[in-house]
Amino acid sequence: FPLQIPELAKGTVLMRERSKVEETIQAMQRAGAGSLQVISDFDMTLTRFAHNGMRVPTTHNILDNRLLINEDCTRRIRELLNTYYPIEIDASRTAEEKQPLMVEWWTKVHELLIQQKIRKDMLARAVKESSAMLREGYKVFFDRLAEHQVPLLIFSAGIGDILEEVIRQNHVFHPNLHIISNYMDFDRTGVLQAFKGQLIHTFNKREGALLHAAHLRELQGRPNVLLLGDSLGDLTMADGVSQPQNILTIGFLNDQVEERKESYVNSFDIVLVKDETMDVPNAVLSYITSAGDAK
Ligand SMILES: Nc1ccn([C@@H]2O[C@H](COP(=O)(O)O)[C@@H](O)[C@H]2O)c(=O)n1
Repeated sequence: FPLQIPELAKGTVLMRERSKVEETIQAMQRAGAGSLQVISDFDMTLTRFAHNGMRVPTTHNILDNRLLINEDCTRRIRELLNTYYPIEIDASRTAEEKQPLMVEWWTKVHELLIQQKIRKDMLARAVKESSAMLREGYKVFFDRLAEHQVPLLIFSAGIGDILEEVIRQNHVFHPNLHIISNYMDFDRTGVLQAFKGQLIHTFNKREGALLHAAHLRELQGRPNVLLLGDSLGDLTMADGVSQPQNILTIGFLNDQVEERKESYVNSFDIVLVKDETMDVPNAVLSYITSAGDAK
């Protein structure tokens, strides 16, 4: 039977193998919500890439607020962004080539942030004053997963404390949520002194998946995975899943579309081109979690 998901016919949707996508979704639907877990990147995947022609800030860029960092720090962080972001999305370099440069970028930015003596009690206000924005349809996405008790693992190379605050301020911080990210370490007076644990950047998520995600009890016994990302590095986020059965990957292609289209279509099952909505993930989830409903 052809799949009744009209959203897959949207002009923004590209698929290398439509029949394989359909078979995977049908298998996931038959297994039901109890077999499903969702693993998602955060910045520019659950958040929008742009709004009204302006870039939406990533969790790192939300810190660009005078409450937290001074003008000189802003300038230096922007210079680093202008140097390293084009490398991050460069279609002509491999992930292996990019790895050491990403470590360099994240390390330099985190050192600058630590020098600023950022105060924990200022973070919520900085998020409130920012133009952070989750994708259109985010509420349906978070609420449906919570309603069906499907665990949502957010795996982010951004800043965990900021990410949590964005989700909290949008009122979708449900108990099914698990987060792996770079968390700030504050001293006893609430001043940033370091970042906790091993650094997560865009191209080392596999290590994080094996180290952390693989041991999350709530994800055990759920062999079907819906994975959402905006970078080819995000495809390794499911590497910690033991004995996976069906993995459906959805990639948001936000930037450098023509240069990266081919590699995205070859790597993700579904590619969403400059689509600022959660329409397709929501439609797929609605189908999968509707076991027993009349089709
Ligand atoms: N100083 C930085 C470092 C990284 N970024 C962007 O954040 C994204 C990482 O977060 P994910 O939730 O997507 O894993 C990454 O794509 C970088 O472009 C930044 O803005 N500033």
